[in-house]
Amino acid sequence: MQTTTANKSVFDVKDLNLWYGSFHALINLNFSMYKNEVTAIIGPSGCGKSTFVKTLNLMVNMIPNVHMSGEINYNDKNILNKKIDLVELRKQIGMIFQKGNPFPQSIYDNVAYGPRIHGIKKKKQLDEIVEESLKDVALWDEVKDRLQSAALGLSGGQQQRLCIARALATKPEVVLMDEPTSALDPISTLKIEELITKLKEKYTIVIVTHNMQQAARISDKTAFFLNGEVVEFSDTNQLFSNPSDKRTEDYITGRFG
Ligand SMILES: Nc1ncnc2c1ncn2[C@@H]1O[C@H](COP(=O)(O)OP(=O)(O)OP(=O)(O)O)[C@@H](O)[C@H]1O
Repeated sequence: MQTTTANKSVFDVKDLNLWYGSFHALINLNFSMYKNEVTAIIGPSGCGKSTFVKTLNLMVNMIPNVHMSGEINYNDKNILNKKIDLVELRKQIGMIFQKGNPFPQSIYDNVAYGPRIHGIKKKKQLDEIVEESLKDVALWDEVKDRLQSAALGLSGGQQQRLCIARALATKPEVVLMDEPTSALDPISTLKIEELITKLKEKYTIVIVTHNMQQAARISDKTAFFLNGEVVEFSDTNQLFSNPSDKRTEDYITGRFG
């Protein structure tokens, strides 16, 4: 596993195992994710990609019969080992899903939702957060004159950018994205990819994608998952141009998956 980076690690995963009941879904994972980088998680269907990203903010804890061993060190603290404040953890680690899932409320209220939960009540402060978050996702100019309109009236691509703005509004350090563009058309996909490249200046991003061209375009590091294991983790250029494992080569050249 070859990587080069000057950045500090945000997550260090050590000997991570996860079982759904008796099914061993993640097997001895060991790799790190670095500050202000995009880490792509690739691999065929059912190999554990979604499960893995849901461990990073302990969303897997909501699933019955899950148990884990090993360590997930987030900023040097093992979140599997401590009495973790889940509300605070999820404030720091936002998550975006495959389909934009705005609440059936106004555009403004969607973005203000998280800050309000965390106790911000003053209108002026909320206004500023809403504007900044919408600017961060390049949606402000498109919606600034209709902030009180229903979020569900936006296009699919706009809804996904709104959901990213909603995640950014609580000022997270990390944004997890689980196939954020798989339900979008090529133009909306391109916009989200450009956005991700811009967002990494401020945030650390971990993205699950089925799209290998997308991983190659936007990520700094890539982890190739297969049957619950990480077969290869390295700099994205290295992994796609000169993979060290035959299984990685077979996958990226389309021989399976
Ligand atoms: N709640 C659950 N209970 C039991 N098994 C599960 C559960 N969620 C996922 N699994 C199993 O764990 C394995 C990994 O699933 P996961 O969804 O993480 O894969 P994935 O790589 O994200 O797949 P895809 O690309 O199809 O979304 C699969 O065999 C799946 O059936």
